[in-house]
Amino acid sequence: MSAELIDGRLIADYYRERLQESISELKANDVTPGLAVILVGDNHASHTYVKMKRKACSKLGIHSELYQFQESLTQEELVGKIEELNELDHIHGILVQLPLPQHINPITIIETISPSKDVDGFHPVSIGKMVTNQDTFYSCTPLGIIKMLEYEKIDIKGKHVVILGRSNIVGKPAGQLFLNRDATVTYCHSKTANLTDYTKKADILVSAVGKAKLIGAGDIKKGAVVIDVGMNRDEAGRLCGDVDFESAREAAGKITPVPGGVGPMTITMLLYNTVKSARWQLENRQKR
Ligand SMILES: Nc1nc(=O)c2c([nH]1)NC[C@@H]1CN(c3ccc(C(=O)N[C@@H](CCC(=O)O)C(=O)O)cc3)C=[N+]21
Repeated sequence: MSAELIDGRLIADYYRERLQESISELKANDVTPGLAVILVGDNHASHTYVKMKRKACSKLGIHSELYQFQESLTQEELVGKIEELNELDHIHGILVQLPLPQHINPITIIETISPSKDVDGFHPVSIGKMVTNQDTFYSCTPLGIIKMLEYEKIDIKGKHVVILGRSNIVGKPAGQLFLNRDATVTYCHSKTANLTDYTKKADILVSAVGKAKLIGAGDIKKGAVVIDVGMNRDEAGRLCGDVDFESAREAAGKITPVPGGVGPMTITMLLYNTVKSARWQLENRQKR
């Protein structure tokens, strides 16, 4: 048996076309969705990601502004910049690319972003609303995964979802979004004993650990859906996920590749959240 591929680029394109319609509507009301991207220091991967995000914006007609700072930027200066952006009506989303330099506390920075512009879904207000199942900005990677499964018409209700990894930006919110859709969720992490006992029970297995070839055919229940969030480099320097794709596809029913799986969906959900923010701003203005 060989698993069916879940094509993240194709699905991302599908959702981007839907977004295009919302953007046209907004523009007819004189609103152009605007995203401010803040990049501090010169982490190579961060530059690549920021470039991809801005290119995706420009393709859809979303306005984007890049604020690039040296590593030496102080936390106070960054807070000041975010406070300025919070006040600007043409900026609907503020994204501070992570990781930040050591001397800047990411929690302080995230809490400075207005919850109404928190398109990453990292602010405690957004997290709290997500946990209580209210409408808010949901973190982009978890939301992208859910939208991928919806596109593929994969049921979530009552399914056993096993999440590998408990980061604040992927593992934890991903589990929560699945729980909100009536899945039974198990979180595994670096201290989990006998990991395979858990992964083998998953109907949907989500790996967000950052370890190449962590998961192979022997770790997967026959026919399971395998979602690979890993962004690693193999011995040859090629981008690869947490899943040993060639092995895993012998057991899985459906599987996402890296690249071309979750990554493009993450970026699409950033666009989605920016458009959602612009729509909210317009609705609030029309109410007044
Ligand atoms: N505030 C903040 N928000 C983020 O959303 C955020 C962040 N910081 N810091 C870093 C991570 C990482 N991330 C990715 C997004 C898309 C791809 C992606 O599209 N990857 C392509 C391949 C890219 C390549 O070739 O290098 C793919 O999987 O097909 C990857 C990684 C967003 N992040």
